[in-house]
Amino acid sequence: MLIDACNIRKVFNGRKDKQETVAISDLSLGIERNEFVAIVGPSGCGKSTFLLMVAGLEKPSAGTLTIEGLPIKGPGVHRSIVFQEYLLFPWRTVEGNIEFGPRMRKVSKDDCRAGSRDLIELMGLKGFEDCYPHELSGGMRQRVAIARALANKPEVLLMDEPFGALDALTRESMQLELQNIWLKTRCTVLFVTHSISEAVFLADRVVVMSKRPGIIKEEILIDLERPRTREMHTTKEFRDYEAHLEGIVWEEVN
Ligand SMILES: Nc1ncnc2c1ncn2[C@@H]1O[C@H](COP(=O)(O)OP(=O)(O)OP(=O)(O)O)[C@@H](O)[C@H]1O
Repeated sequence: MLIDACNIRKVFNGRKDKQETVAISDLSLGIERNEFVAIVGPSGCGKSTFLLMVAGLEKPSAGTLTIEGLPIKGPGVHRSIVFQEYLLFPWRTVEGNIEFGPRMRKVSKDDCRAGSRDLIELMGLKGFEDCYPHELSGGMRQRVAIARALANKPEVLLMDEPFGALDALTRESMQLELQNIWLKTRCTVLFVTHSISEAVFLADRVVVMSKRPGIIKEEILIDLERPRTREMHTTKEFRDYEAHLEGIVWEEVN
């Protein structure tokens, strides 16, 4: 088991007169190395909170959370996170954004450049190396954000609704690109999404969280062959997975 969450509880303390919020009550989840796991669940059930804990940016109030058997005590270079908002440095070019992490880790200039050139190629950003984020479309910005995350050669890629702000067509092509990248790099991916179809399309396993305070309600293995294709969306197998998951999530919302 690469990541092991055992009986995690997370309570946020309210400001002065506000009550505390139990975001996650008792969550246990194991993630194997190289696995692609999607997390779905109703709004506010603690999905992002769990991802932030795995990133080391939030701490559990109770329970244990380990990576390779060691407690997660803070952020680590081998865990990269991509958010829905692209969070690029506006004053850096595409290349500058991608090279930021390796530069901070004192990787040589030549190696930084070689690494970013590969990622620019992989993410279809060729010709845009010298552009600033405001000169790019939303889809391209998110590609830069993913390239920047991959530049750190993460073992674990944490993605919080990364395609949520994109139009439907761009979103679909980004899903295909992400699958291609994952098939090439085989890093472990933990992917939060509101889209059940996206979860089924991308994941090896879909984890459904209950409404707040979150627990794991169900885990479904997605036994569809890879690489997955657009055409698969209309197959009976795919639709059955979607319908089953929609039923579970819907029970939680109502
Ligand atoms: N920093 C914080 N301080 C106080 N409460 C917080 C904080 N972060 C999250 N919460 C609360 O914890 C609960 C879970 O939030 P979280 O963002 O993890 O849910 P989510 O499942 O990712 O939601 P969504 O799908 O809408 O993005 C919510 O009730 C939220 O208001």
